[in-house]
Order: sequence, then structure tokens, then C-alpha cells
Amino acid sequence: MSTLKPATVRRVAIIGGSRVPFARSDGPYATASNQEMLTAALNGLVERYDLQEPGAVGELVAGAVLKHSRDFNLARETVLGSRLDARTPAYDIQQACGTGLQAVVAAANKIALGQTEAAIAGGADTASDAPLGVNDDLRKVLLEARRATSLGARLKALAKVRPGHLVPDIPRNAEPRTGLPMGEHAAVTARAWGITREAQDELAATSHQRLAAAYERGLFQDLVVPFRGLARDQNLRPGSTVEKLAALKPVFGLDHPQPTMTAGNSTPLTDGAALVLLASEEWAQERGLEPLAYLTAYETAAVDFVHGDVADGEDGLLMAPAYAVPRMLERTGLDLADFDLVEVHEAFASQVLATLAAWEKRGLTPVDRARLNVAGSSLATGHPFAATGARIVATLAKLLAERDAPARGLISICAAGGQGVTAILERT
Ligand SMILES: CC(=O)CC(=O)SCCNC(=O)CCNC(=O)[C@H](O)C(C)(C)COP(=O)(O)OP(=O)(O)OC[C@H]1O[C@@H](n2cnc3c(N)ncnc32)[C@H](O)[C@@H]1OP(=O)(O)O
Repeated sequence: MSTLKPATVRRVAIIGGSRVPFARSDGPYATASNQEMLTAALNGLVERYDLQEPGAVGELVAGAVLKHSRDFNLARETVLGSRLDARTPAYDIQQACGTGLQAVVAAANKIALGQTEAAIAGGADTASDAPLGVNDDLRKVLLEARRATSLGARLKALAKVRPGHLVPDIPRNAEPRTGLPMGEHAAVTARAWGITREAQDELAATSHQRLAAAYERGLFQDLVVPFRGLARDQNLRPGSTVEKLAALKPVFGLDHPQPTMTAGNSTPLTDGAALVLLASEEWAQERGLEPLAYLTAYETAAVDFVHGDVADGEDGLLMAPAYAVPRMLERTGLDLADFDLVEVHEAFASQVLATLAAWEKRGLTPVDRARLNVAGSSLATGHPFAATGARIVATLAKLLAERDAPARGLISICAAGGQGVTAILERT
């Protein structure tokens, strides 16, 4: 006899979020680990929502794109060093820049299926504390020395060490299959879609201005916990204007006569961590907590940027949301016009603009810019890869909760490896 019970799918509530202010890499968090940043974000949630007692939360799901092998299970190590009950299970997940949102989806699925009542999800990343590897040749010598069964054999192996072996293996911000940095991939896509420098700089300036305004009006008051002397995102330049951005020299696509991508319209390397608290409606009700919004749909897609024709723009490395979103809308019977707010992760301004153009080409209603990234996005906050998804979920949920009426928001995140992770949040 089967013990499988018919599942009743439940609504998944977003209760709140917690993140450390994001910092430019090699800046104030240069000596902070992923685990320290994630612990600070987690303790923020534990304190705000009184989650100290055993069993308060079913599990923690989190990840990091750049992870030390000593972190092992980063999520679990974070729980053990936090104020959350040490008997809370936790596991790691990784889908490049889609990690934070994919962690939220993994946690939400368990809540939706009645397998747990509440969970915490998100991620952390630091380019400052990157996991430098030992040179591959040196690694082979050291392994050989470790395997040696006599002192003589060990010394013989170690005698093979050469000065060149001391050069470390540094993780590159590049696609393993092509060896190209993300920015170079984005530059090819930008050209294919005819994205201008002016349009990119305008998007970047708007991102800074809107993030500054959101901080001013207190949007992040209960979403951001101060850390290592920062109270707000360090990358934010409230005075960013199109004129100032236009003065910056291009950094990607320099093989082209008119390169358009600069440090101002690309995200900087960033350190940070972000988490979201999700729960069943029953759990929220028992604790007297009002959900900010509900997570109602999600979709992923991938493009074949290795074998596909990247020059035509359709299969660009960061273009998978151009497929994921139409698929999610078809499944839910919605159009882009049905969304009050649209959050598109700003890896690069050009990639946001190419994604908008691709959606339009696929017959979706053009996104009203007044509804796009209304509190700024990654160009202004910075982009600690695995943290970005949770930052966006928490920010969008809060923005939806500010409205006194039913509202719907879309999330679109491009990820390395040619993937896209997207979701819908609703407030009814
Ligand atoms: C990973 C996934 O799965 C998917 C994704 O999200 S893909 C995205 C992944 N992220 C990346 O690839 C990171 C890309 N960014 C980078 O590599 C680097 O930040 C970069 C090469 C773009 C720039 O690096 P950099 O040159 O060290 O930048 P930085 O020194 O901070 O800025 C250069 C100049 O621009 C200026 N600047 C930057 N932003 C500005 C702004 N908004 N307004 C005015 N000036 C600005 C700086 O002040 C600086 O000026 P000075 O030279 O006079 O000091």
C-alpha cells in the first residue's frame, strides 16, 4: 500500500527579509567570510521574528557562488554559528546568480507541499575572500607526497616543487566553457540587440537615484542590518547622473569601434549576504505575523550559449530570462501588462535592456519603465552573486506590501552558465 498522500498545494508567504548592506569588494568586508555575512543576516531574522525556540524554522537553504572547501555545507555551518536553534537542518544550493532565488524556490516548494511550515533561504558571496586554489602542479606534487609511504619517497616528491608552483589558482569571473568574462558576453549581446551607451547610462543613473530615494523613505529599515560599519549599500552614488556616467571609459567589448559598457553601467564586484523568511499562512497566523506577499509561480530556463548563435543575440549568455518569463506567463495566463512591479536583476544595464527587447520581440507588452526596478537594483546596490535573489525577493515583497491593494510583481534573474531564474510574487 502506498504511503504517499495526495498533496494539497498551499500558498507560500514571504514574511520578511534580512541582509547586510552590500560592500564593494576589497573594501569594508575584505576580511569577512561568506559565513560571517550570512550569520549576520540570519541573526537579523532570528531577532526580528523571534525564531530562537527549537523547531521555529524547518530548514535553511543557502549558497555561495565563490565558496571555500572549508565551508563544506555553508548553510549548516551558518546555522551552527547563529542564534537559530542548532537542531535546524540546512543545506547548500548553487545556480550562479540565480542561487538566492532558487534557494527561495526550494524552500517554498516544501512549504507548498506541507513538508515544512517555515524556512529561511538566500545566499552570500564575497569576491574579497575568494577561494584561491593551490597551483594544479603543486597540488599534484603535494598529493604524491601525501601518498608516499616512506620519508625518502616523500622528500623525492617534494623535490619536484618549482618556484612557478607558488602562483595560485585564482577564480576568474569568466565562463568556464568560453573563457570569456561575463562582461564580454554581455557586450556581444548588447551589440546584437543594438543597445546604446545612452540607454545603458540612463538605466544606471535611474538605479542609483531610485535606490537613494528608497533608503531616504525608509524602505530598507527592517530589511537591512548594519554590518562592519556600513548601514547602507556602499556602491550607492546618489549623485549619479547620465552626464557623469557618460564620462567613464568603456571596459568591455573593446574589440569593437564603439564599445558601450563601463564600470558605471556594469555591476561592481561586491561582498554581501541576504536571506528571506518564508512560511505557510497557518504558521504566520499563529505568530500574528502579516505576510508581505505570496510566492505564486516560478520558472527557469537555459540557453545554449556554447553551440548556439550568440551573435544574433537570442542565445546570449545572460538571455535565458527571455525564455523563462514568456514560459511562466503562458503557464499562468498572464502578460507583462498584468504586473504592477517588475524586478530585472541588473547584472549589466545592457543585459536588462536586451531582455526587455527580447520580451517585446516575443509579443509581450513592453514594460512600463515607471514599474521597473522602482527601488533601484544591482547597478546601485552592487551584486554579491548568490545574495542578489534574496535581496530582490525581500525588496519586491516589501514594495508590494506598501500598496494597500492587490498587486503583482515579476522577478527576472540572469545567471552564469546561460541560465535564468524567474518568479511571481502577489499580494491579494
Ligand atoms: C554571475 C552571474 O551568474 C550572472 C551575472 O550577474 S553577470 C555579472 C557578474 N559580475 C561581473 O561580471 C562584474 C563585472 N564588473 C567588473 O568586473 C568590474 O567592476 C569592472 C571591470 C566593470 C570595473 O572595475 P574597476 O575598473 O575596478 O571599477 P572602479 O574602479 O570601481 O570604477 C572605475 C571608475 O568608474 C567610476 N564609477 C563607477 N561607477 C560610477 C558611477 N555610478 N558614477 C560615476 N562614476 C562611477 C569610479 O569612480 C572609477 O573612477 P576612477 O577611475 O576615477 O577612480
